[in-house]
Amino acid sequence: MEEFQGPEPRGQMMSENPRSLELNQRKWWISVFFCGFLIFAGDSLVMLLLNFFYVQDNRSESNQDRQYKGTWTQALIQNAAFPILIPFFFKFSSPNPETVSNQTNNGWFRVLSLYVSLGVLVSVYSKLYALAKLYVGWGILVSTQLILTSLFSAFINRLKFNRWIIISIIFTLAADFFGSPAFAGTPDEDETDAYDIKAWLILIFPTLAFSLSLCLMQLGFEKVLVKTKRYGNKKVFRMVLEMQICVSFIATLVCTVGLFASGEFKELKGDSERFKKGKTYYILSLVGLALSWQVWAVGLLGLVLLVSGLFADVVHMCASPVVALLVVLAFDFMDDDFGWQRRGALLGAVLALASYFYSLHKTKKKEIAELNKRENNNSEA
Ligand SMILES: Nc1nc2[nH]cnc2c(=O)[nH]1
Repeated sequence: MEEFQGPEPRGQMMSENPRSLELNQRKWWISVFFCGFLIFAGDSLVMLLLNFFYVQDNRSESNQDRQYKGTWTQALIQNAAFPILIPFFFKFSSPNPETVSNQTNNGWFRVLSLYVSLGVLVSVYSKLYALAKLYVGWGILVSTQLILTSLFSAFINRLKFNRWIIISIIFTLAADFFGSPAFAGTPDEDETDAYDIKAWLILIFPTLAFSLSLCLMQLGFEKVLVKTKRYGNKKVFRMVLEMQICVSFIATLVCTVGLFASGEFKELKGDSERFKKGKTYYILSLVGLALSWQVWAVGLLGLVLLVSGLFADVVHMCASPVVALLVVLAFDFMDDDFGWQRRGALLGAVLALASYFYSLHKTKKKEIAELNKRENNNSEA
């Protein structure tokens, strides 16, 4: 299978001719659209299956005590299906062995530290995300996530903001605020006590950890995986699969320890028996969820590699109004419709994506123009 390449490092771009740069850019655009599609598909499947799961589990009718349970299981499910990616990892072409430098011990240590720290961070946000979604205030806080990702991108990744990216962020915030999908796991408003400090921490930490992990993943691709030259000095799709497999492996270990240490594993039998449609559907819905999370994660990491952590977050958040529409069509929740607010949110998401894509289009056009200018200068000299 063919490798795809991210934007060329500057030095490399200069050695290219305009025709091959155009061809590379075409491949790059196709990859960006493909990863965006994976995020939209993953987000939709996850939300539909989560709603199915919580409806079957009778959460909305349960007492406050059971309301917040089962979150280690959900965190584990978010990460555990990574082995399905292993065959794809081996199918993607390895770069030309001549271009792969010998790994120094130091290189291996840096890669290992990167994966372990990201794995721990991912397990933290998976666990807290599962918990935070069961609180009423999560929908409001999810917009904070994009602001944090923008800040981290500016400081950690030195991302340069232009007016199109800023417009895109504003539209995305609006789209997410007004277009978030209904979720069967959220308790009724009157059941929730006033928030104490613990509740706020549970709501704020997953947004922090998620935003930070996106920016660190981008840094990891650029400063560790490319710089250690394990795949030459190119960005290739294999890196996405390698990072996803290794990070999920660590996150799975942490979540499994959490599941057993917290004693939550003892509840699994009761959960499966309480499931309205029976044990088989309980298992199938968890398997479906686990696979959908991997689809989502590969799309997300793909966009981090190809563009940036910020762009990946924008696409992920722009999926919300579409997911809300699918939930309205698939479920019969009271008071859940696709009213004017959500239609506006859908329009906001389209404008947000259009604005970011326009910014990317301008960058790519500039690259070609620069190369043409250089070629003209060379031929005149
Ligand atoms: N914190 C956090 N965790 C996630 N896991 C999947 N999506 C999200 C998200 O938007 N935020």
